[in-house]
Amino acid sequence: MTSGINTREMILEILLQINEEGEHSHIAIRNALSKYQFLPKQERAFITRVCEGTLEYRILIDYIIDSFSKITVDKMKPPIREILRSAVYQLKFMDRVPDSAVCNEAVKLAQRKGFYNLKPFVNGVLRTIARQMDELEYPSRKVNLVRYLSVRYSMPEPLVLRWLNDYGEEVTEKMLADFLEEKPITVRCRTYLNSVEETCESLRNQGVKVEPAPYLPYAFRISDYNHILALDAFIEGKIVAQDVSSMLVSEIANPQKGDYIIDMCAAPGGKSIHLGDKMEGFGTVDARDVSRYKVELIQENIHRTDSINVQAHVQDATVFDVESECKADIVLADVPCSGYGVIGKKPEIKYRSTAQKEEELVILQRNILDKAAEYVKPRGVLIFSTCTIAKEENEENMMWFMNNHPFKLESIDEFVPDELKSETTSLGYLQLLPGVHGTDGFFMAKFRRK
Ligand SMILES: C[S@@+](CC[C@H](N)C(=O)[O-])C[C@H]1O[C@@H](n2cnc3c(N)ncnc32)[C@H](O)[C@@H]1O
Repeated sequence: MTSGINTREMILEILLQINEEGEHSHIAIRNALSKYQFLPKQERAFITRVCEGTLEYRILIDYIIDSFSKITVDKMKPPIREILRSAVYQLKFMDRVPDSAVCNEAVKLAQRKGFYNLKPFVNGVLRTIARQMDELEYPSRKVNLVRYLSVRYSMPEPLVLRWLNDYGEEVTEKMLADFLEEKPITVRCRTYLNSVEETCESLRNQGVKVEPAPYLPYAFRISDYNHILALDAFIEGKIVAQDVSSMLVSEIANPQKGDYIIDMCAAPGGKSIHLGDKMEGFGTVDARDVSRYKVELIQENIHRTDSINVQAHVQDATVFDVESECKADIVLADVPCSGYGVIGKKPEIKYRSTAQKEEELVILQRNILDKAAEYVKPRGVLIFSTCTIAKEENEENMMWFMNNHPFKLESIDEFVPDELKSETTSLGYLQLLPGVHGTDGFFMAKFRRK
């Protein structure tokens, strides 16, 4: 059954929003799909897959197009560029759409968007690609490893080079491959209110496939559903969408009933709500973020989960809040970061990174850590975390913090599963790597105030 909505046109609009207007991919896709709630599951899945896939494989796709087109991708008009990219994604990765249909739809769409003159160009390039793609030569691994990995896994060369230096060839390739793997979403079952069995049963009753996620008994991977917002377990606040890496932050924080916790960068509130759950309704989690919009996201989640011990308000973490000085048992600084650890979920991140942005982030992170240090009670805890794998933002910030504040690292071995224990966890920090640990890329360190 089809809805009569032009799915190719929707895909084009979404890709233009992401690649030309700088919108986040998950937001652009969600906004477009929520406008057409009645779209059948299959069409929603098709739109999502083509948008995500076209973005994930952009460097590989552009390499293919540039090998067959006289006009290079960067010289094309944006709508033509995105029409070609999404068509090549379908030709290369989606067997279920016949090649001729992919070409015809692309040509029709170019015409509908006013590019009547470019119909033969779109048609010619796509039909040549469909015929000759399998014979195309890719960069050689032996001749140029960085270029090979960049094209093979669609990762900009500067990032590949950096990770080769930081993590070596084997780990880098595992991470690159993992970023491209389609994975089910991970949820945390809120065991404080419902048993894991009850929640999983509710999900299964609605046809959802539920599989255990690694490391934590209350973490599950869910798939085979149309919309998470329509799941009873979600509506009733029995589950929170959260990666296992993010759940481990609240584990290592180990809050006690009655603690006062400040979460300085809290939106959308995943960790705040988990910390509140771990205190079983006692104590207070002061969930802060920089804008009203972000705080509203936290509030929506507080409301849905009925988290009575979590409160949200606007507070810029770079501005010192004198009222909070030496007040908190635990401060969580889950700082804004380059996000390289979640490229698998937000592929646009890889195309937007620049050295300058990263330097600015390190300055912002240190600024936030300076304030965070002041809010911790004597002998209280500070947790520093990021969803990146950049050493400058992680280990280097951690060392800088220890050298500039009266804190020491504290072992997290008691709180992490055996498989994750290492020399670094006994010192007090953990770097999770995608494709290596089965989670997002994530960093966490636990400090105690002297
Ligand atoms: C990694 S996300 C936090 C994720 C959140 N802790 C969770 O678990 O759901 C980083 C957050 O930092 C916030 N942020 C950025 N600059 C900030 C600032 N100056 N003050 C407070 N929050 C800030 C962003 O709005 C974003 O929500």
